[in-house]
Amino acid sequence: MPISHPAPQDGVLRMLEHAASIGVWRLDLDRGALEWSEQLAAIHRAPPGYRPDEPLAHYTPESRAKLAPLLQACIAEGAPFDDEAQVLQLDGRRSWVRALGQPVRDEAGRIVAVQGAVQEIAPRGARAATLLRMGAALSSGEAFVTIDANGQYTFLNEQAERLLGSDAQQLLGRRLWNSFQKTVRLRLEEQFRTACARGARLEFEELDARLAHWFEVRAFPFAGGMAAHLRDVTSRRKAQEQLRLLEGSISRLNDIVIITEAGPFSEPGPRIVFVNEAFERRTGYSRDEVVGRSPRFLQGPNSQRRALDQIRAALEEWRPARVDLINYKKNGEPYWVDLDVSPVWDKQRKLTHWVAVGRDVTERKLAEEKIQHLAFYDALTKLPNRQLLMDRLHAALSDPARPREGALMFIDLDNFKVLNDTLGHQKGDTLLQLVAERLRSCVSKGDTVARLGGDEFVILLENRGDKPLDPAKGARAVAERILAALGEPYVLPGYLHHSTCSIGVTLFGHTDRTVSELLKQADLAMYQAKNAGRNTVCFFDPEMQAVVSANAALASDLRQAWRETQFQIDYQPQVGHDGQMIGVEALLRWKHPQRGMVRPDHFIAAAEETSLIIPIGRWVLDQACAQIAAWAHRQERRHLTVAVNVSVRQFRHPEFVDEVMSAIEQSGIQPHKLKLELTESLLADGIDVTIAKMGRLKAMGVTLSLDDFGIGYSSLSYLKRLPLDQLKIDREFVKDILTDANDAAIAKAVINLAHSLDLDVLAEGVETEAQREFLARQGCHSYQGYLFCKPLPIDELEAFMERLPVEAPA
Ligand SMILES: Nc1nc2c(ncn2[C@@H]2O[C@@H]3COP(=O)(O)O[C@H]4[C@@H](O)[C@H](n5cnc6c(=O)[nH]c(N)nc65)O[C@@H]4COP(=O)(O)O[C@H]3[C@H]2O)c(=O)[nH]1
Repeated sequence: MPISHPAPQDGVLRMLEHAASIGVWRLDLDRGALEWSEQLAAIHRAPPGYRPDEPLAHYTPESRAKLAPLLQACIAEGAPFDDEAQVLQLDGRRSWVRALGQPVRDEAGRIVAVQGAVQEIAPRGARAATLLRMGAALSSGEAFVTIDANGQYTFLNEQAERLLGSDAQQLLGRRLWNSFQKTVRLRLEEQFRTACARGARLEFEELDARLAHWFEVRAFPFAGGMAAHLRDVTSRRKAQEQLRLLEGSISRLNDIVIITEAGPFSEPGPRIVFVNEAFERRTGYSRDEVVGRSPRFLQGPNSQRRALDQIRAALEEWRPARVDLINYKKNGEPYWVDLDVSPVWDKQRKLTHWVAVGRDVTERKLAEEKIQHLAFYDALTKLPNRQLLMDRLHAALSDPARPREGALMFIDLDNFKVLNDTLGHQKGDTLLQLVAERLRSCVSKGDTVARLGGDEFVILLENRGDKPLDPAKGARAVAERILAALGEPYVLPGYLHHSTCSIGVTLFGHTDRTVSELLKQADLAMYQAKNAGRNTVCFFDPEMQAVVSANAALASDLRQAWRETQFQIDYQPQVGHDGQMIGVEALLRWKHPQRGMVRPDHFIAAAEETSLIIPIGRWVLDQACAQIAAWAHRQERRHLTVAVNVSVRQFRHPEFVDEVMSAIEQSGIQPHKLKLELTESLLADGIDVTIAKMGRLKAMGVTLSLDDFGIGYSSLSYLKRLPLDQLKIDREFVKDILTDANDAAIAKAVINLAHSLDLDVLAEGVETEAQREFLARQGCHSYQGYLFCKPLPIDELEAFMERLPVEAPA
């Protein structure tokens, strides 16, 4: 038994000394001082504080002779000793003791003292009495037993009987380890015997198999074997077991677990006391790096304030919270965590900890974001789509917390469809992406730039109150920026593209208007901008509404007209220098059931907008070819050409050339009898494509005439490149040719230009002989106009021609 203190002051140790009848001593070698404990004095029946001159003074001569060399060896070589010997008590009686000694070394290993113990070995009867006293003294409510060297119970107090569920009579003589599980019995027996042999303490905790209870056994040796305290530690063991299980499972969990103490929320915040392996795996932080810190270091620039406030509010009220939150890994990478934070209380309902269990939901969040993006953003340009625009517009108009002033802007690229149809969708897509970028750069961060589809973009400008602006001024400034930005050339693969846009704006803020009303108004204003010549901005005004309503009605009537074939073709003769007919121009007429005959000027624009011009135009073409075919059988008519007006939209349709070809083939006519009248607006943009298409038509043998020439578009420079046959002088110039010097000059210039380019020239709208004469003098010898004949339905034209002395050219 190691003794570390020569004169123990500690009460418990003293009590043990007394109970076990053990006294201790120490011989300090440097000072030669010998110290005895009180119990050692008592063993010698000496008064407390008694101390002899030398260590072996009170042994009988025989015992001294035996112990002296052992003590010497211990002092010199450090050999411990343990032997039985006889002491002479001060009252003259002899008593058997067990004498133990061992060296005490300093830090350098030098033996500086010897210390030892003396244990009285009492006769059996006396020993039992001592033990009873021991039990009574030490048990103090605890179960206490003694066991002999074979492990058999020799004494049990009442508590021990209660604890072991049997009375002493049944237990005495039974072995201590018998009640434990089979698998541990052998080990316990061995440990017990070793401890007994060495006089060492033995402590263990084992499950009593019979009682299914865990016992803690603390046994210490005494002369008769071992004295032991028993304690039922089942509940502690169960708690420990549960804890171990819990910790094991928490560690193995895939979810992140963070346990913090329930500290204050103010800086530095509750400190982490535990994180599981999943946390280490997911975040890259080791447990050591995070324990003691506040979980705040896991947050970063994109952690959501609202979610954090939600946690904090819940924690302050000691209630659980669940939020989705962005946290950051050690390498700075963000991850989404679905965090469940719960308070932990102790038995006294005192808050001790917070447990946060988090599931990494990054993948789910990314998928959600993707879905969200797909639902609310345009895949091509990454701009908000119609749905998101609607949501924002609704919010702007109906959220009382937000000021309801702002502007809605419709932006449409001029002639985008031409690019798309002729250069292909890929280039069209690239252009749209570039436009989206430029639009974004024209507005502030909080404004919405959305793509509705095709080449239609919408901008929602909102006055957010921080620096209120006059919405009209703001919108005009933005619109001008956009006109400039979108007017810059675009570098498309292998092609430098020039484009413009038309912008319609409507303002909101003072009167109650619905989202769809606003959208319609901006759309209207945009069409107004288109009509005003494109590349411009138009603000909505209520008069537009009336026009648009009329247009809408017209469009719907037009659709019905097409379904019910309310169209017919009138033909107006074209005559040569000698007044003979050289051909006709086919002019479309709409026989409206209520409105009567409607002239094309009133509906061609609506037909273009509704795209009805495509099937109608094809029909006119077929009719014209059929007419040429019909005249081909008549000698006096077979030389006549039929001119057909082709609208821009029709010409730009990707299948236009094929349609002309099939009309010619199906009717079997000579292609040059078909004269296509193209308008000058075709030259406004996409000139290369126009030229290419004209070239294909020309190659087929079709005659090409440029209608309304001189109205604008300053395309003279292109004229040389166009495979034309004829220029038509617009009736607008012819009208005042005799009175307006300007018109006369233009007419002359067109005639000269035609001659220099080796083209025919035909003047339309010739109403008087004087006009014809003037034109003839300038070198224009082909005419069309009321002077000769108005446009007539085919049967009237036939009758008209019958009356004419037509002479077919040879
Ligand atoms: N004041 C006056 N006018 C005369 C005289 N001689 C003829 N006109 C009118 O001048 C127009 C000539 O046709 P346009 O310049 O090609 O102009 C045409 C043409 O651009 C378009 N159009 C007509 N038919 C079609 C068609 O089938 N397809 C397409 N895309 N456009 C068509 O509608 C325009 C107007 O056609 P209309 O109303 O038929 O008007 C016709 C004709 O009736 C005259 O001496 N004095």
